[in-house]
Amino acid sequence: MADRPYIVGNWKMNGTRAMLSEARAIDRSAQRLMKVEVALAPPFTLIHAVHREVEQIGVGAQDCHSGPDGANTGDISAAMVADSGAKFVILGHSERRQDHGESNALVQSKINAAIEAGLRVILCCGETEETRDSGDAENYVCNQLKESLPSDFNKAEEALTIAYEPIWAIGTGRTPTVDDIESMHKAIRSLLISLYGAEQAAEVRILYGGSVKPENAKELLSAAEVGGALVGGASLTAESFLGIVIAAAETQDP
Ligand SMILES: O=C[C@H](O)COP(=O)(O)O
Repeated sequence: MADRPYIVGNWKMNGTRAMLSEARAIDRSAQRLMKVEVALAPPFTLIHAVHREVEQIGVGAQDCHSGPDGANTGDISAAMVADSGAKFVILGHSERRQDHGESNALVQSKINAAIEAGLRVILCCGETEETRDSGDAENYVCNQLKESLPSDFNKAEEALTIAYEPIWAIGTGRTPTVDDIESMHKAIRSLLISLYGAEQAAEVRILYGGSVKPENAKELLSAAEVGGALVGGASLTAESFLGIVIAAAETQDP
């Protein structure tokens, strides 16, 4: 199904059971939009409830611990995430890297644990505004990926999605130009080809994330090498998230 656009809503630290109606509404409409693969990553506390509410869309988590179990107060293992009904986990999001000091090495160990637990992974990467302005963004992001990618790609091939999220575009209403997005996604694709070969690299979808909205989704999703979107703020209501899903479906029209 790697050919369908993949639209993933990351609810971040938003949502109580009152928001289950939004998940339901997204699921009911997504059933009519078979050209698009749709998923939601609610907070841990809602994963099981969303999983029970939906039939069509995927449900995932926003993080997991790198270890299997033990004395890690407040943490959730990959196996626990899978047990809650999640099928994927977002790892290496810039908000985890910045606010929780997550290094590339830690992100890699979490990815290894997630794959071992049978989860698909969305690995996030992206540069700060300072790095973008310095002209070193592609180099920076490729290095970040090289150090974060799973140790054994053969186990991860079908499980891996990458999300390019320039940090300065997250929640700001600003987006890179389509040319800049294409250039970054091509650089990421070239990196994957150089590491794993063309056939295996082709299995990995590269999503764009950062201020994706119904109004700009069609343009962003039409860019070369953009296989979908990781959506934050605009995924919090069914109305705006479905606007993005519909725009993604339109990019599939002949
Ligand atoms: O995971 C999602 C991203 O951080 C994008 O967030 P945003 O759509 O609110 O800019």
